[in-house]
Amino acid sequence: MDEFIIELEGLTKKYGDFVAVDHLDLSIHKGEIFGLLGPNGAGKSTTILMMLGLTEPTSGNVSVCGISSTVHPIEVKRRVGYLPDDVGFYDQLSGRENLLYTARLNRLSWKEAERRVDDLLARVGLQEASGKKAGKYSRGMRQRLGLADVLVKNPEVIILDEPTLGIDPIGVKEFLELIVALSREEQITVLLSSHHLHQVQQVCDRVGIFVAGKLLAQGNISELSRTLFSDKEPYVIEVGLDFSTAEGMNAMEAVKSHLLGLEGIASVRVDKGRLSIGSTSDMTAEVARILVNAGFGLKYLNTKEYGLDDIYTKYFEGGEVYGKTA
Ligand SMILES: Nc1ncnc2c1ncn2[C@@H]1O[C@H](COP(=O)(O)OP(=O)(O)OP(=O)(O)O)[C@@H](O)[C@H]1O
Repeated sequence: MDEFIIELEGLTKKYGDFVAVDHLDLSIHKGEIFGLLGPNGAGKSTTILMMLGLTEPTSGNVSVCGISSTVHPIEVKRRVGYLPDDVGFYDQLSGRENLLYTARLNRLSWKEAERRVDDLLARVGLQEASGKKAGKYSRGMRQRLGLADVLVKNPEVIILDEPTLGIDPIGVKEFLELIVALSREEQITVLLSSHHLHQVQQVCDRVGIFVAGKLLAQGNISELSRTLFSDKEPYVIEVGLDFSTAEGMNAMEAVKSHLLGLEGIASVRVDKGRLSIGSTSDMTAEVARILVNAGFGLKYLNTKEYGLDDIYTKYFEGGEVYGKTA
């Protein structure tokens, strides 16, 4: 995955004095699934519009498949499929007829169009529903039809804007599996803009976090969590114990002092039946041994790993917005 397929350099978009996208530098590899994350108004859609050549940057460069989106927007659109959060179809036409219409618009011959459309209907699992009117499709089916519609022109890049909004959990799972398969089997580069952190975490190779037009961080989840949490306590061990008796409380105080005396243990918090231990290295086995030797029965013991929601919270909800750019 060394080849870059999307490259943004100093990309900036202003609306009057308002800076919607502020000097964005970003490179996305071929075949990568990249997540665009950020609160409403962070500049994700404006960035997508500039990639697609649908709005001109105020300054900076954007190229997709080695082609400038600003200078050759039509060439870029030929190679990029864009799936908005709600695709418009002709509701009176069947799913298959809708796709055939798109295929013909993309100048495929009837024979080619029929072959491609039938392949795609099978690929997205809509073979059986292909004759049904699109207006009768469920939300999940419409999104799968939308994905097939985007794939008709055989794009190198697909951009998906909140593609799983309003789909039930099984539909979401199927949709995400489909995206991963497209990326892995056909080397299609996928850009996924979403607020669903767990979904993004499940499928994206890397993510970029947008805040107020700036890209504040980018990387894979473990890189981001290492960077963001290394100054604190990268490992948090949570243990469920029963120490409600006075004897148990005393034993807990002794264990707490013991733990705090160990190198690598940064904090020990005791809260009702829960012990939370922050450490700079993985001390799970050592902590378990000490507690068992002190006579405690363990109800559970988890070593917490920071996920995308922790990263997101750190950037936005906790109000700790870093001043530096990625
Ligand atoms: N045509 C426009 N004229 C003026 N301001 C605009 C225009 N389009 C977008 N903006 C502003 O630019 C900022 C970025 O908007 P953008 O739609 O790119 O954000 P977003 O991250 O995609 O948000 P969302 O998650 O809500 O889609 C917002 O403050 C928005 O109000």
